[in-house]
Amino acid sequence: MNQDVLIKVDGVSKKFCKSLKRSLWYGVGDITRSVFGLNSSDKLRRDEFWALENVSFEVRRGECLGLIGHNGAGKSTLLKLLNGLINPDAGSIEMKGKVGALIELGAGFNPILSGRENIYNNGAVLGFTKTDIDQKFDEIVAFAELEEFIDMPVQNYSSGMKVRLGFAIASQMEPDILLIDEVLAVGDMGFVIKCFNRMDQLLQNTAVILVSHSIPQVARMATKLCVFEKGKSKYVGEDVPEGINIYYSKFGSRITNFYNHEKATLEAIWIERPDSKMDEINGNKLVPYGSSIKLKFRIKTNLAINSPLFYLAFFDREQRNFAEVIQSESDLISNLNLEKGKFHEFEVMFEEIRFSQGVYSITLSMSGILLNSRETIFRIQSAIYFQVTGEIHGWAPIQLQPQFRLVN
Ligand SMILES: Nc1ncnc2c1ncn2[C@@H]1O[C@H](COP(=O)(O)OP(=O)(O)OP(=O)(O)O)[C@@H](O)[C@H]1O
Repeated sequence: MNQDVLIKVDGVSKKFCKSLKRSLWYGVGDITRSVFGLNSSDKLRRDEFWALENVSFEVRRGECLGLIGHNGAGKSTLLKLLNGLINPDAGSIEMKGKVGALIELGAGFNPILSGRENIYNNGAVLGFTKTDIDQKFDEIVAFAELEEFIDMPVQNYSSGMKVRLGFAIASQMEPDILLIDEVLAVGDMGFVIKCFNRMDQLLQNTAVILVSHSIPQVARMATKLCVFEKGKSKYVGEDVPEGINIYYSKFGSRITNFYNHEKATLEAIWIERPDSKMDEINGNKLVPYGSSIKLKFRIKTNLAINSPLFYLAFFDREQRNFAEVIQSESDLISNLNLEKGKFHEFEVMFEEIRFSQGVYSITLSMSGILLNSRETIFRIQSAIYFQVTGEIHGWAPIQLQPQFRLVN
């Protein structure tokens, strides 16, 4: 194995059985076969399925591999294989150096022992001597911010406290390999930020594998990505935005929600390009990067509405509201009065859409003066979807294009 490659996974498969009774029965058979030096069957028996199938990748020192995929895709199974908690049915795993792992919440802790005792236990499992752990002890407790509770049994810790202790042990022991499962999700934001900063520091000398459903967290850390689907890796590579696109392409749901649609009805909403016709894919209008668009919409007023104002919010696939248009009283379209029972068409011109490749939605709200006071007329969540195409597929939704010049 290359010097810097700390994790090498080659053609790894793992099967599980859906029936407990059969799995015990198969287990007995497999143990008997292994006594006679035979491998377990590489065929699926009744009720068995591949939780992982032929997975291969390498992670070097200084790299962080993000593992993403839907629920049940096989991510935790892979981490358990890497941590030696279970064995693969096929393929090989090579790991070099000390492994720090935070896999299941509370796993690796003895619940009736105190935080202090668990630090010594876990440190010993990682291969550290008592003197090594003595030296690191204060740092671990300080990182976890558990000074007050370090002598309390771990079974009385909250979920967040267990994660704090687990991450502090795994990371402060300066492992060569750090395996982190979704568990960080239960830490509060302050602690999660601290964990990411710590992982940034460790990354120089460590190979990190991070499993998460939080794509912003993965995008923040990962230098390469592995996308799982039903136990198979659909993408392994260093093009993180590309991997994220592949992951998102599995979730096609386009749902529009209407709120307060009685006072005025959105009859139609569409996008036009001022200069050419629009192509479409999967029902999304295609907007080439850098092009200008007109957002048009037609509403029917069911009441007389004066001085309408619109609010537009742009969302990316993560449901991040990354841009908005807030019309204020000073933007009023010449004291417009919309008569009851009529159709009214509006257009909003956007020059040069510089969004990264991907699918975006627009939420549209309208307010207006009814009698004497301004009221929300309607709000339509994800009123329209569109897809930006082009070369640029960064993780951030908006691409800035400043001028660079040499000044000295
Ligand atoms: N010990 C086990 N016995 C039987 N099936 C198992 C066992 N452990 C995991 N599985 C199954 O293996 C598949 C993969 O599970 P795994 O926990 O690896 O998924 P995951 O990608 O981590 O999912 P999630 O995002 O929900 O955490 C699932 O179908 C799960 O039910």
